[in-house]
Amino acid sequence: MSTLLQATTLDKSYGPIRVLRGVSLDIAAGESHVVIGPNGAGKTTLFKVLTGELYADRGQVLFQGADLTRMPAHQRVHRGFGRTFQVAKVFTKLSVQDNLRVALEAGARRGNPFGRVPAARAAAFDAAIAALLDDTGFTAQREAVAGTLAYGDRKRLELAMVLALEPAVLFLDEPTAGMSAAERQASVRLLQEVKRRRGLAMLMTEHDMEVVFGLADRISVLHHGELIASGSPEEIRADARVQEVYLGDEGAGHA
Ligand SMILES: Nc1ncnc2c1ncn2[C@@H]1O[C@H](COP(=O)(O)OP(=O)(O)OP(=O)(O)O)[C@@H](O)[C@H]1O
Repeated sequence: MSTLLQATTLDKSYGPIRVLRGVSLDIAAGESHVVIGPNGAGKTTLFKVLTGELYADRGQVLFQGADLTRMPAHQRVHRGFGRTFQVAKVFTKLSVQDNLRVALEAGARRGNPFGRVPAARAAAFDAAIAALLDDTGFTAQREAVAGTLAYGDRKRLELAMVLALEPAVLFLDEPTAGMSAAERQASVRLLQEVKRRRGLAMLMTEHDMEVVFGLADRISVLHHGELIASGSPEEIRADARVQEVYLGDEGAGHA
């Protein structure tokens, strides 16, 4: 598989605290890559450096061959980065389908809030909304007001809004945090289905091991800001160091 995103030797400190130490990681086209590690290992910081919310002190982020190391997050979105947040960002007073329309319009304006949506694109929105509703299981709830949705459904709507921007790579920061067990299972099924239908590459951080092993093609493990292992789920399960620092007894609380 071809490499979509490649990060090399990333360092990041907050004042005197070194949080990322020479982290190198890549995402292949169509791959789901999950970053795991104990609390405080640096996962969110790595995520932010990749999405452009923070810049690395050292190292490089290449995407489709272009150097984005110093490119701000909103410009990375125009390059094909899709991002969900731990607290779902949806318009609570609008219906599900109108949330999707807003996302499609924003994508069509390409970040210029005063820009006009080209007429040809606006005409295609109804079909795009129908496809997004179907892909994310919202067809029956298309008229529902977003603010009345259950927590897991809001997260699902947020995902649908990100998909409206047709990203090449999806960044998911703890996508199942705060969900019930049933919502988590539904979320795994949805992400598997989105991946199958849209062939999207994904990078996610996640604490729930059922979710991690249910979704990952590849897992990377951060410990004190260093990448200590990267490989298939089977390789990571069998890795003695990972067992010791995260998956073993000591890390059982994370599972
Ligand atoms: N803005 C900040 N200023 C100073 N220190 C920070 C800041 N953000 C994070 N840290 C520290 O950096 C370290 C790594 O934090 P980070 O949030 O990246 O870890 P994490 O692996 O995502 O943790 P968790 O699993 O708890 O979300 C922690 O020690 C944290 O306290």
